Amino acid sequence: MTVALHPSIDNGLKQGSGSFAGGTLVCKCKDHPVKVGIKGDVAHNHACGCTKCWKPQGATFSVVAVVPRQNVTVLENGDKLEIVDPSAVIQRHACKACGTHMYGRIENKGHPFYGLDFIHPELFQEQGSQAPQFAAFVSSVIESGVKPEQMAGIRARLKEIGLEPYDCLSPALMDAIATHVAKAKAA
Ligand SMILES: N[C@@H](CCC(=O)N[C@@H](CSCO)C(=O)NCC(=O)O)C(=O)O
Ligand SMILES: [Zn+2]
Ligand SMILES: [Zn+2]
Repeated sequence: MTVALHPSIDNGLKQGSGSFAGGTLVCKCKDHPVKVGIKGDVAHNHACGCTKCWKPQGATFSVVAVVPRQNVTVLENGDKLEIVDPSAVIQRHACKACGTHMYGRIENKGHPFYGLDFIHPELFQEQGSQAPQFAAFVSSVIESGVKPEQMAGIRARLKEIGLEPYDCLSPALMDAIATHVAKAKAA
């Protein structure tokens, strides 16, 4: 049996259109769903194995991407949003009724990713946003209950669908973080 990673990638990656103009993220509530508007396409879309990113029921990984914070607007039922953990670096604004994370915001102006919000592209009503590019924090799934002996199968399945597994972020993002830190030290 193949390992279940996340429903939006278990049957293979769906490539983005390359010209996604943005859309609306909708939570799982049947009544009065929270709607969040996103301008433009997402970037650095990835499967994330960390314990903090929101996953749909039964999924081992989340699928999460970034957008500029000025491209994110709460459109409807924002009164249902609450911050899951105000002490976290990424403050995830979730629907109080269904638990879906609608956007994660970094408020620390010194953070390398300040200015970017984290969103889950599977919540778009529209098709065509960027496909996942890699898998991050893969070893962290053990913290959510995956057995260490399952990891070889999980990494093999990620590679099979085209997602290179990393135990932190991708080299490009780790380089961006290190560059930010080096510049901050030099300043
Ligand atoms: N082993 C930990 C790792 C959690 C972690 O550091 N997650 C990253 C990536 S989340 C999106 O890629 C992070 O930046 N977290 C900051 C935050 O969540 O506030 C675990 O699994 O919990
Ligand atoms: Zn909801
Ligand atoms: Zn994560």
